[in-house]
Amino acid sequence: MPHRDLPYPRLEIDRQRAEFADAAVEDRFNRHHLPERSAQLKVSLLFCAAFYVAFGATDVATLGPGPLAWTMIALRVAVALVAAGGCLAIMRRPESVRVAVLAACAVEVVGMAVFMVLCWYQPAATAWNVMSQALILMAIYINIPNRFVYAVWIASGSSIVFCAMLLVQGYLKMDDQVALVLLLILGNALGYIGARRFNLAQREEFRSAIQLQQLADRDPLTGCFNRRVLQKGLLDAELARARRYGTALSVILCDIDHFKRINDTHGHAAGDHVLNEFGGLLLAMTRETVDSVVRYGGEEFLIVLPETDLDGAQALAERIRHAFCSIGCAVDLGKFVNATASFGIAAVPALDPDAPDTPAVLVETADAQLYAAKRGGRNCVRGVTVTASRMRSTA
Ligand SMILES: Nc1nc2c(ncn2[C@@H]2O[C@H](COP(=O)(O)OP(=O)(O)OP(=O)(O)O)[C@@H](O)[C@H]2O)c(=O)[nH]1
Repeated sequence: MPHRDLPYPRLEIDRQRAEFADAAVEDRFNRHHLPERSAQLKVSLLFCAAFYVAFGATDVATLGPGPLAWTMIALRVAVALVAAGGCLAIMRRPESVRVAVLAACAVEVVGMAVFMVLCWYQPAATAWNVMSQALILMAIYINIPNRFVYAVWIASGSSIVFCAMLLVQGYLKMDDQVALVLLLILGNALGYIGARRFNLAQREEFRSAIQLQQLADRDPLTGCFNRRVLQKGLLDAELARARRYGTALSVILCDIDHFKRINDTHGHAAGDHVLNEFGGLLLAMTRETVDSVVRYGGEEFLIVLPETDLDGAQALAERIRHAFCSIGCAVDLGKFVNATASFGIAAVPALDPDAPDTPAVLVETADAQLYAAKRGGRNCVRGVTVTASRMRSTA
């Protein structure tokens, strides 16, 4: 029976892009790190902007006070304004990963474009500008948080433009040109290696944390959630959502019939196989990202069904009941056990002003219905709608 279980393949890391292969997981990773990254980005942008403007003093020193020097300083101020705008956008939309990435890219691209203009008009300062370009590469790769692929494109692209510009200007001797190219290749290679290692390490750490959390939340025998997720507030959150948006919510408590007899007759290992089959069936027959299946006790499972009313829950419980009693659970090579299960449902109808405010009422009601199903001969479904003011038995 296929288990809807730990989605390890989705946690694959694309080592070339230094990102999670699955866009949804990458998005989750980015959201997790967004507050810390945005704070770092704002400081980096303001720091870079301040230095960018401060270096305007060298324009005046190289070009002398005149219209060209003031134009250069105006361009530097424009870069600082883009950085300030980026910070403002991040402060206005702190929840947006896109805005943070856009702000980083905008400052890097505009900063590099202006840098090329500054270098073009100050060939006398070429040696200093080569050093500046190497330092700017480090800022792009390491200090300004951005998507790794964007950092690579902007850093390597600007290096190529910078080399081409100096070659076109023709102020450098051949050996200086070779040294320049080698220096920028080295700067890019070191930045690339450092940034890639950092991005991969961060994602590997995130992946380990998710896997540990999944292991802590799952029952190893069946792959279903364990009771920890209920203690962490799964049902409280679903009930609060149902009350807030006026949607229906149902829970099904189900229990394998005469399970002790299966254990006693075929052995504990066979009992484990039957449990495993039943858990797998519940996971396979419920909606992957919407419903939750919890191993509630030994052979008892709780299914939480958001946006599902009593009719929907009953139809699902009937389908599961029928499927389970129809399949033989393989307990050994060529040996099958036929088992059945009983189901108790508690449902909160949509738009119910009297919806209960504690999940305990839901579980207790489903338990009472399960008890009724057991007393009614087992292998059957019982259910009621639950409101604070009324309980309507439908079975
Ligand atoms: N193999 C196995 N058995 C378990 C596990 N957890 C609980 N059990 C057994 O499940 C049995 C449950 O028995 P009961 O509570 O009497 O219920 P039942 O025999 O299913 O009877 P009804 O529920 O009334 O139909 C006990 O014998 C437990 O030891 C488990 O993880 N593996």
